[in-house]
Amino acid sequence: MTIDLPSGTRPAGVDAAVEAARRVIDALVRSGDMTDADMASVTGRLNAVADDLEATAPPLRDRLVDMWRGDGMTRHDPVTGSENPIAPPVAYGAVDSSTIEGTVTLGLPYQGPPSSVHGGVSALLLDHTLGVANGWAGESGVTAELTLRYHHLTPLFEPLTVTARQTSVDGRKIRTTGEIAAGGRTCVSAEGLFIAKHPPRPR
Ligand SMILES: CC(C)(COP(=O)(O)OP(=O)(O)OC[C@H]1O[C@@H](n2cnc3c(N)ncnc32)[C@H](O)[C@@H]1OP(=O)(O)O)[C@@H](O)C(=O)NCCC(=O)NCCS
Ligand SMILES: CCCCCCCCCCCC(=O)O
Repeated sequence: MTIDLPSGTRPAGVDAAVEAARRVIDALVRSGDMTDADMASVTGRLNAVADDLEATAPPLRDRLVDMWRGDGMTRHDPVTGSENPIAPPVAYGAVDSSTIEGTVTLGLPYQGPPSSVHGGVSALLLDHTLGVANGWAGESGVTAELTLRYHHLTPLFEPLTVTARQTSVDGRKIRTTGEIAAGGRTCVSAEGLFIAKHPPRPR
């Protein structure tokens, strides 16, 4: 089955609240303690929002079923998810029938080395993008091996291109490659082995 690529963020509902939460996370990391903001007040207001959401959230089981509705892409993953505030988020487009490309600019919450992307964050972006490329190409699975090479520091605050392509399918073994580039230069490259396995979605 070939999946549809995520169609983007909705301007209202949880997507809008998630966008606001991303702003809060970015602003907190940006501020540190070098701010005149009243952090006791900020803490109280954020906890009030969390209290409200926790008091009205659905049962976990219901939400899990909702998250996995349908057979294609979901809206909750930590890379593209418009319902997930820890997703940067990355937006993908098709390049050809086995290749996808996403763009994203990462800020301070994703920092590893000074002004550079954390290596684990790069791994997250590549693991997920290779997985989505498999879905796009029509044969998907779970990650069995992911080999990364970090060629150059990956910059924060600049547009990054995340590309992935399915290169072969041999029985249950699916091989996929990808890279993160900044300004046309490859910063991180990845090779993945995926095994065709499809854990049942909660229904
Ligand atoms: C990867 C996984 C599905 C393989 O388990 P499995 O379904 O029982 O598959 P098998 O052990 O029968 O392996 C199938 C084939 O893939 C190969 N394979 C499996 N894992 C491999 C790995 N890490 N490296 C290389 N080859 C691997 C096996 O050697 C076998 O090859 P063969 O058919 O030539 O003999 C399983 O270990 C797993 O679920 N791991 C967790 C995956 C995960 O959490 N990924 C991150 C989230 S997506
Ligand atoms: C048939 C649906 C295929 C959808 C592909 C989604 C890709 C998800 C990748 C997850 C990678 C991971 O969990 O490590």
